[in-house]
Amino acid sequence: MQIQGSWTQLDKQNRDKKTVSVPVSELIGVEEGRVEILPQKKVEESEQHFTVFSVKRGPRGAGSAGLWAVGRTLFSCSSRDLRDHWVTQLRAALRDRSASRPQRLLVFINPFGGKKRGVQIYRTLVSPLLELAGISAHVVVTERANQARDHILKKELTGFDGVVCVGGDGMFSELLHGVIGRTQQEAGLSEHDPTETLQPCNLHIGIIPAGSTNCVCFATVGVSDPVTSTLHIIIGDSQPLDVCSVHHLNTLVRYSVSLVGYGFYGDVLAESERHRWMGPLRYDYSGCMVYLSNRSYSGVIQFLPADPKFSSPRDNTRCLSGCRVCSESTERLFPQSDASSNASFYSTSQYSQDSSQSDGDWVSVEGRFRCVSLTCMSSSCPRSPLGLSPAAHLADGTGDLILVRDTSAMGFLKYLHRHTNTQDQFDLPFVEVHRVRAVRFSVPPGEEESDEEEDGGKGTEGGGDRAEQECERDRPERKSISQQHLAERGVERGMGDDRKKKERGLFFGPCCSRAPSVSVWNCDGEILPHTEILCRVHGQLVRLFARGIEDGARTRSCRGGGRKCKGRCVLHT
Ligand SMILES: CCCCCCCCCCCCC/C=C/[C@@H](O)[C@H](COP(=O)(O)O)NC(=O)CCCCC
Ligand SMILES: Nc1ncnc2c1ncn2[C@@H]1O[C@H](COP(=O)(O)OP(=O)(O)O)[C@@H](O)[C@H]1O
Ligand SMILES: [Ca+2]
Repeated sequence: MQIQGSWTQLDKQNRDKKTVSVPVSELIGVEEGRVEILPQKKVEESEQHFTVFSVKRGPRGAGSAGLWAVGRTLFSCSSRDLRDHWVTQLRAALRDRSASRPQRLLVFINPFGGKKRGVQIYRTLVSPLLELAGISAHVVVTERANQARDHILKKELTGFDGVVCVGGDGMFSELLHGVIGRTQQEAGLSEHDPTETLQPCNLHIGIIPAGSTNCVCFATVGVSDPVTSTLHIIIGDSQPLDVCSVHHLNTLVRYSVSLVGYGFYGDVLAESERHRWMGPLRYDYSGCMVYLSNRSYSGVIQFLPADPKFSSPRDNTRCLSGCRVCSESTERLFPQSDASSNASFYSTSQYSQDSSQSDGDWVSVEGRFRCVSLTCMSSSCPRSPLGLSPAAHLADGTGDLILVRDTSAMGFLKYLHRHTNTQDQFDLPFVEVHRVRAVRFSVPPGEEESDEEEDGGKGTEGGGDRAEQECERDRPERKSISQQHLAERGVERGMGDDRKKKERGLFFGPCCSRAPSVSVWNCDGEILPHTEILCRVHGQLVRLFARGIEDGARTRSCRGGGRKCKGRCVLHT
C-alpha cells in the first residue's frame, strides 16, 4: 500500500521525505486525531488528522539487529470526510489481514522471572500495543511454577489464537510443555514412546522477554526486546521450531529447544539455583565458580548423524528469516503439502517426520568431557551473540551435538571465551561438533556413582566428611517444575535415588573433599533427574510468533575478527 498526500512525517530523520511506503502486513493500527501510544497514550482530538502506527526497523548497531519500534505517522487531511474515508479504508485493510493475525491471546506473566519486571513490562509496553491492534488478551499472573503449563494442558482453549509468556526460558518451557502435551493428548499419541512421531502444534507461542537468559527469544527474533516481540505477535509472524524430546528408558523426561547440557552447563545451573536471589547475575557468578572447580566427566555418547548433504554445523552460514535450509526441510517433513504456505503447518495430518529417521548408523564416542551439549538452534543470547552453535538452524529437523573433551583450564577458558566474540569455538583440537537427529548418553560401566561412593568415607575420614554433609544440609530445594512435572507423569520411579546421587555430587566445592563422578543435565534451565537419556529432534514441532533473524549484513556470522567483516556483522557494527 502506498499513501500519498499532505502529511507530516513525525520521524525527524525522515522529515524531508514526501512519500512513505508501509506494507499492510506491517500496519499495527489507525487512530483518529493526533495520537501517541508509548510511553503513554495521549490523544489530541482533531477532525482533520489521523495517526497510523506501523512497524519501524530500529537503528542499526551492535546488539540491535532485528530491533523493531512503533513507527508513528500523522496524516493531515483537507476535510473530516476525507479523514474518515482514509480511516475506514485502512481499518478495512487491517481487517482483511485478520485471518493471519491473532485476535485473542492467553497471556501468562511470571512476576518473579529475571529482574522481576514482568508485570510492569506487560502493563507499560505490551498491553497498550495489543489494545491499539485490537487484540484481546486474557492475562494470568502466575502464582506458582507450572501454573501456565497446567492451564494449557487442562483448561478450555477454544477461541485463543496463541499463548504468550512474559518471562524467561523457563516460562517459555512451561508453555512448550503445555502446548505439545495438549496436542498429543488430543491426537491420542503417547509422549512416553521415544519412537512416536509427534503431532505438530497449531497453537502459536509468543515470548515477551522478561527472564534471565532469554535465549529462545533472542535466537528466534535477534534481540531481547519486549516491544519487538509484541510487534511480531501483532502482525502474526510464524516461525517453526525444532524440539528435542528427552526420554529415560520409556518415559518422557522433558522437551528442550535451546540446551540439553551435561558437565559445565549442568553444574552451572545446579550451582546457580542456590543464588537465585542474584537474579540474572547468578549465572555469571556460578559460571566462574564452576569454571574454577575444573571438572570433567566420563561419558559414552552415541548419535545418529544428520544427512551432511543438506548442511553442516561448520558451514559458516546463519539461519536467517526465510532460511533456505529450513524451507527445504519443510518440504521433506511435510512432503504432500504446499511448503510455501502455512498449509504445511495447519494440515498436521500430512506430517511425515520420520521417513528417514530409521536410516543410518549410530556413531559412538567415549571419553572424559568438560561438557556435552545438544541444541536444536544457535542458542544465541545476550551473553553469547552468535550462540552455542552459530550455524544451527531453527527448523531443519536436526540438532548440533557439541563435545568438549577434557582439556587444560586455559583451553576450556579459550573455548568459553569464544562464545562471546566472533572466533570459531569449534576450531579447537579438543572440540568436535556433529549435526544429529538423535543422541544417547550413558556413563561408562564402573563410573556411575555407587551407593558405596555416596556413603564412602562417611565416618571414616573425619573432617572432610563432615564438611560434605554440611554441604548437603545447606542445599536448597530444586525448582519445582521438573519434580511436579515428572511426578505427575509418573516418572518418579527410581528418581529419588538418582537425584540423591547427583545432588550429593553437585556441591563439591571448597568445603567438599571429593569431586563427583557424574554431573547433571541442564535441560533449558531445568535439572533432569536422570543421567542416562535418549534425545530425539522433532522437526518443526511448534510455531512461535517470530520470523527468525532478519537478513542484513550485520546479522551474518562473522569469522573475520572484525577485519574481514569490515564492521558489518552483529558484533562489529
Ligand atoms: C568467559 C566467558 C564465558 C561465557 C560463556 C557463555 C556461554 C553462553 C551459552 C549460553 C547458552 C544458553 C542456552 C540457554 C539456556 C537457558 O535455557 C537456561 C535457562 O534460562 P532462564 O530460564 O532464563 O534462567 N540458561 C542457562 O542454563 C544459563 C547458562 C549460562 C551459562 C554461563
Ligand atoms: N509465580 C511463580 N512462582 C514461582 N515460580 C514460578 C512462577 N511462575 C513461573 N515460575 C517458574 O519460574 C521459573 C523461572 O522463570 P523464568 O520466567 O524463566 O525466569 P528466569 O529466566 O529468571 O529463570 C520457571 O521454571 C517457571 O516455571
Ligand atoms: Ca535445528
